[in-house]
Amino acid sequence: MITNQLISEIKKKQSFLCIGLDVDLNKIPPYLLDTEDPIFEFNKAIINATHHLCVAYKPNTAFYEAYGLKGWKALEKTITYLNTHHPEIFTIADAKRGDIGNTSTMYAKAFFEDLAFDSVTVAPYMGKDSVEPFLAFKDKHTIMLALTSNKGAFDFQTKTIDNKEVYKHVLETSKGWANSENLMYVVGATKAEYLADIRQIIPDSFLLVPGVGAQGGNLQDVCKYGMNNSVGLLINSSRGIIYASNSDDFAEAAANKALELKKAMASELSHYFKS
Ligand SMILES: O=C(O)c1cc(=O)[nH]c(=O)n1[C@@H]1O[C@H](COP(=O)(O)O)[C@@H](O)[C@H]1O
Repeated sequence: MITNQLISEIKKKQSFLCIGLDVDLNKIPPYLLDTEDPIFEFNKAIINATHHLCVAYKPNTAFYEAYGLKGWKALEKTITYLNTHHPEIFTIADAKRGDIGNTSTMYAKAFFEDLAFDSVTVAPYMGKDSVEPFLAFKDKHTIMLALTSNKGAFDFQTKTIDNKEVYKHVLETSKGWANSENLMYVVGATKAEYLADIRQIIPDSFLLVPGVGAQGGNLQDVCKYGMNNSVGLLINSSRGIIYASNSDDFAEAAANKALELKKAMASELSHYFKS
């Protein structure tokens, strides 16, 4: 998917919500455990109930890898279901990969070709030659960790080297990499106040912003400091939406939570994009 399609979908739906499909079998309604593929059944019900409210879905691969072959099959069925029934929706494989060049190429093939995701999350630690293989894929996006939502972000990412924080080096340096127009960046919603500085370095890039909901990030602050002329934000919530209920009404409860966030987003859009 090209970025302009994502932007027009955001404008059409008045939403820049990304729903995280982080499926934990201990948290889903117990009756689903009797079905042949509980993870896929759960995802399908959530997608059917929420697809009109969001513009992206982000399965975190950890929640599938943890269940071995069955988990990976459920991930494959989920992305195929999305690509078949909702091709307009942006898909993110949250896998946080990155390795020496030839290995990164194989990771990229796994997520872009075999599973046909629109994007994959990547860690920048191994540098240019570990990320460029992902960027080489046309009309695919590489979402690189910049400033993450967790406490550990302060261990390395905010440390100063040559008078500049490491996460700023990541942003600046990566702008010069081949096909850098295919880059998006992760910035945690819990670090909204850093977004003003971040926008100075990458004014035009899309940002994936996780951490609203269960981690306590604030939507209004993220918009205040992070929104650009093309919106430029995908705000993710996983647990706060998909585990709103673990009874028969789980999909409806998830849709209600997604609707709350979507309404708050529509209100931000009307504030920043007055017609
Ligand atoms: O790359 C991510 O998506 C990510 C980066 C980050 O800095 N913080 C973060 O929470 N995430 C992911 O975003 C999701 C957040 O989930 P909730 O806290 O349940 O909304 C999880 O899949 C995390 O792995």
